[in-house]
Amino acid sequence: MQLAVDNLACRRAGRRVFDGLSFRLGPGEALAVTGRNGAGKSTLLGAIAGLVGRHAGEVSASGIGDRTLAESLHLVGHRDGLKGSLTAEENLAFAAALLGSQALAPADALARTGLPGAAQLPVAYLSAGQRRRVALARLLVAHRPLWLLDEPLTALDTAGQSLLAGIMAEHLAGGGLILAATHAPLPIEGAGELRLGA
Ligand SMILES: Nc1ncnc2c1ncn2[C@@H]1O[C@H](COP(=O)(O)OP(=O)(O)OP(=O)(O)O)[C@@H](O)[C@H]1O
Repeated sequence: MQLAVDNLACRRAGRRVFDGLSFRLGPGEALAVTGRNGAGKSTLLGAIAGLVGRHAGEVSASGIGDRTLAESLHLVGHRDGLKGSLTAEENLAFAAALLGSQALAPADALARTGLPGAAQLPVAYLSAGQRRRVALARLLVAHRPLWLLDEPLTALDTAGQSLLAGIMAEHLAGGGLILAATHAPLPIEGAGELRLGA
């Protein structure tokens, strides 16, 4: 898959967030989106995912066959988007059913993100870092080439950060793409940087 963003402009509540933004992302490439609080990092991810309106410009993808761009990406926002009354495993089964194209089984995805023991607990009882690991496990239950990650390292301990680094490296090695909004250095060798509001 190839992602192309051309002259993108976004407004929120009528106020300019950014404009004239252009970049390309191809198979095996990662880009860290950086910038001060409010620079528009989450807005950019939302605009690519089709959740935030675009004021001007184009976002397009090639190499995705019959799928739409929305069907070719995962967005893990900084709110985890999990249902607190369901267990981790149920949340992942729900996500897999919704997203289609199952990759890892929920239990295996949780084992991969280091959470096998907590799989049967309602997500509301999990710690912030454990919930983050469940949200990241969603990446593994359905294969999607483009990962949009908003502050993926937040709440993860050192071991969790290493696990995530390994998962992202595998995704890139398989030809995936990663666009990650982050205040912390991204643990991906060779990742580029897109600085907003510079
Ligand atoms: N739902 C919304 N309605 C109106 N304005 C919004 C909304 N969400 C964000 N904004 C505004 O858009 C601008 C960009 O916000 P955004 O969350 O994209 O920044 P960010 O770079 O991700 O910030 P942070 O580093 O704090 O996460 C901010 O000025 C913010 O107030």
